[in-house]
Amino acid sequence: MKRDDVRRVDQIAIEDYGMLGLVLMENAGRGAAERIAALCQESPGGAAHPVCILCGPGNNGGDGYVIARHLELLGFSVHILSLVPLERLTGDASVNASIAAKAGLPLQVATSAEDLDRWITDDETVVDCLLGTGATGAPRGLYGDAVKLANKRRGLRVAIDLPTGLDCDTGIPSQPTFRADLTVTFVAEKEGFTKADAKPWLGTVRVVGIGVPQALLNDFAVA
Ligand SMILES: NC(=O)C1=CN([C@@H]2O[C@H](COP(=O)(O)OP(=O)(O)OC[C@H]3O[C@@H](n4cnc5c(N)ncnc54)[C@H](O)[C@@H]3O)[C@@H](O)[C@H]2O)[C@@H](O)CC1
Ligand SMILES: [K+]
Repeated sequence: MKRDDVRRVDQIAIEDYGMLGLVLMENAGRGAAERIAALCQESPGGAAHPVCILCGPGNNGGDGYVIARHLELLGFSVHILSLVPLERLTGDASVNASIAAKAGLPLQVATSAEDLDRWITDDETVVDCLLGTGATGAPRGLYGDAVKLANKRRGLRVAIDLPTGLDCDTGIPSQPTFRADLTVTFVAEKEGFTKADAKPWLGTVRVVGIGVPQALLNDFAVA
């Protein structure tokens, strides 16, 4: 599925069907948390695996706060690293960040590459909720630093919706691109994921539904 089409599905679900964006985000985040839990449980350390969730400025970051909440409920030790001050978030991402903060989930705001280097450690699973379908071009500034540092760590890496840095229409990776062991993508596989250039960055791809009606999926030829 093309980036614009998948964004259109979200928009139609909200504007025409009257679904709440928060419900879509909850479904997305919960489904992703279950996939991450399954991956961790198969690997040495199991549910004792600590998880670091990197959160960006948009709704991909918003998914990260939902994932953190559900992973904690599943018994994981989680910490959230936001690359933006929480007061800069808007809409559904802001709501979920505020829930996470009120719930006392460990949460730090990174303002430099040094912060990221200190707070992303080797023995944890790193989840990339930095940029999703709203990304344009190579990850800039701190986003690029976070991707580079995460790629150097020895733990598992999971990309949410798409690996930050990968163009999900063409499958062309930018410099840098998050190198995932697992990519949990929403609604349908993105068109670029089928390209040979994209494969090394995606790992295993799992599709998670976000609860939009089948009638809407049919309009976009999603089975
Ligand atoms: N209701 C919805 O629309 C849903 C959205 N979902 C998630 O939301 C994502 C899309 O959210 P958004 O549209 O907020 O987009 P993103 O979360 O991709 O964030 C886009 C923002 O990131 C910044 N940015 C863009 N390119 C950048 C670059 N190269 N370097 C640094 N910063 C950059 C800009 O501030 C831009 O506004 C999806 O990928 C998916 O993960 C899911 O929660 C399902 C429901
Ligand atoms: K991502």
